[in-house]
Amino acid sequence: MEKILVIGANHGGTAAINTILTNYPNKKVVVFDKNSNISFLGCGMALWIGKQIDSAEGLFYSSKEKLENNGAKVYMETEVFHIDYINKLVYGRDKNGNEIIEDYDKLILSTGSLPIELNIPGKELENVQFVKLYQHAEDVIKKLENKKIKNVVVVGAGYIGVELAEAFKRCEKNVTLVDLASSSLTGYYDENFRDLMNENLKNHGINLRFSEKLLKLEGNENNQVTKVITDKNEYDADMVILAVGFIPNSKLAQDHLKLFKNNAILVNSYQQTSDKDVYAIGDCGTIYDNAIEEVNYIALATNAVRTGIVAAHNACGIELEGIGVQGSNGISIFGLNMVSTGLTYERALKLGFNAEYVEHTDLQKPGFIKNNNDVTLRIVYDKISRRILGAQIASKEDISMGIHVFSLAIQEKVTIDKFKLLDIFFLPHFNQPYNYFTMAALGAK
Ligand SMILES: Cc1cc2nc3c(=O)[nH]c(=O)nc-3n(C[C@H](O)[C@H](O)[C@H](O)COP(=O)(O)OP(=O)(O)OC[C@H]3O[C@@H](n4cnc5c(N)ncnc54)[C@H](O)[C@@H]3O)c2cc1C
Ligand SMILES: NC(=O)c1ccc[n+]([C@@H]2O[C@H](COP(=O)([O-])OP(=O)(O)OC[C@H]3O[C@@H](n4cnc5c(N)ncnc54)[C@H](O)[C@@H]3O)[C@@H](O)[C@H]2O)c1
Repeated sequence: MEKILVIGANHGGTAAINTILTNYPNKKVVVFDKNSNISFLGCGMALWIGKQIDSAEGLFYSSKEKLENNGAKVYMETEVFHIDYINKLVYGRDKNGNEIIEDYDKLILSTGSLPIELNIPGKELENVQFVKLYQHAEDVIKKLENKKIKNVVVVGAGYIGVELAEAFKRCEKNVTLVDLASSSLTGYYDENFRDLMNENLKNHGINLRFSEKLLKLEGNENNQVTKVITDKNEYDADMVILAVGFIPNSKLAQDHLKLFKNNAILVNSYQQTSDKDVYAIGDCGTIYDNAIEEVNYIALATNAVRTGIVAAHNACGIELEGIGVQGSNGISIFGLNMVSTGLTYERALKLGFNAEYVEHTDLQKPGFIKNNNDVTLRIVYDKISRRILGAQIASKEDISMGIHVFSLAIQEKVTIDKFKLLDIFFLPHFNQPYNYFTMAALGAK
């Protein structure tokens, strides 16, 4: 029986394992994970910390037991420390120090990512937290019970930082959000959209400190953090969250597999690495980005799931080519919903596209409908090829599904001119006859 070994059983790994177990009963599946849990939805972490949900119970959708009931052999709390790619052997060590060796016919690496560690004095102080794992969130929640924790400084105003800033505010903490960049969410939105989010955060009492470089953290005699020092200011801090991005966890691939510029494992559209019997999925690998028409690194659970499915079929001998991604993403903070896909205008210009954008703001539904809010849509396109490169939408309405049409448009290289006359239904309960999709696109010269 052919044996497929999976290292890492979070979102990518779980998708690959389930795909194999469901579709290929003739394959043996062996799994290693160094953690004690599987499939933790990090996206629920802020909801849990901010008490918008009561417990973490619903934040898992799989477990060792579920995978084993479906036929996998699962080693939990067992870290793989070496792979002999030549002899196809994987070496793990369990929590009791026992060495476990398993061979494989095909190997799927799903070792994910690690939070970036800033090399600054004070980073080892107590109450300086990373937020990636279930255990991290549990630790933060336990510490927040201590009423002495009043001032929380969040470093990094990307997706994790902004979501956690909201969560700490909901716990009635004084929250300062610091970023090296001049705004929150610089990786995802253009300036006027970022301004909407910054205004929203400010209006909810979050102290925004942008264009500041973190220099060091100071502590008291008990080694607990007390201050955050930047190149411009200093802030009282009883807890500091470091959320300045992820790096791929590709240590096991070094010295054997080809890596991308940020050390992600390079894969082709079948998730195959430079070793034909080894696949890499999710945050530890690269992904093809249809917006730039090049390989890229985009750490998202959605990509982990999709690449897991693709790798599983290919590892089992049924060819399935991935179709690439647009990096579609979304955030919802104090009722402000923002979604984006593909390139922002700023990034498109930086990459050398002949970029232009059209923008339209209008009520979601006709004026006679109550409970109705403005929606702002920006579509970014290339003036020469006319290809749609990206889109951003912001509103207090739930506009989340709207971004998917732009994701498909980028994937299928739809031009802005073709998009102008896209068939969009109208019903006053949902939208307007002069839809903002159409109105924005018609503005393209
Ligand atoms: C707070 C937070 C919120 C997020 N919100 C969203 C969101 O809303 N939407 C979204 O799309 N994405 C979100 N993400 C990103 C998303 O969680 C990641 O992209 C996703 O977890 C990647 O899945 P993965 O399986 O590739 O890697 P990981 O989740 O990093 O899992 C890797 C697994 O490999 C195991 N492992 C690593 N090394 C070894 C080893 N040597 N031996 C054995 N096991 C090993 C680890 O224990 C882990 O279980 C969020 C992330 C965080 C932290
Ligand atoms: N809603 C979602 O889809 C969601 C939610 C959370 C996380 N995620 C994903 O998880 C990954 C990690 O999220 P993240 O928030 O850590 O990364 P991110 O890339 O979203 O944000 C990192 C932020 O840190 C800032 N930064 C970098 N170095 C800094 C420094 N030295 N000092 C101060 N600020 C600095 C950057 O300017 C950026 O704003 C991302 O890929 C993200 O898309 C997605």
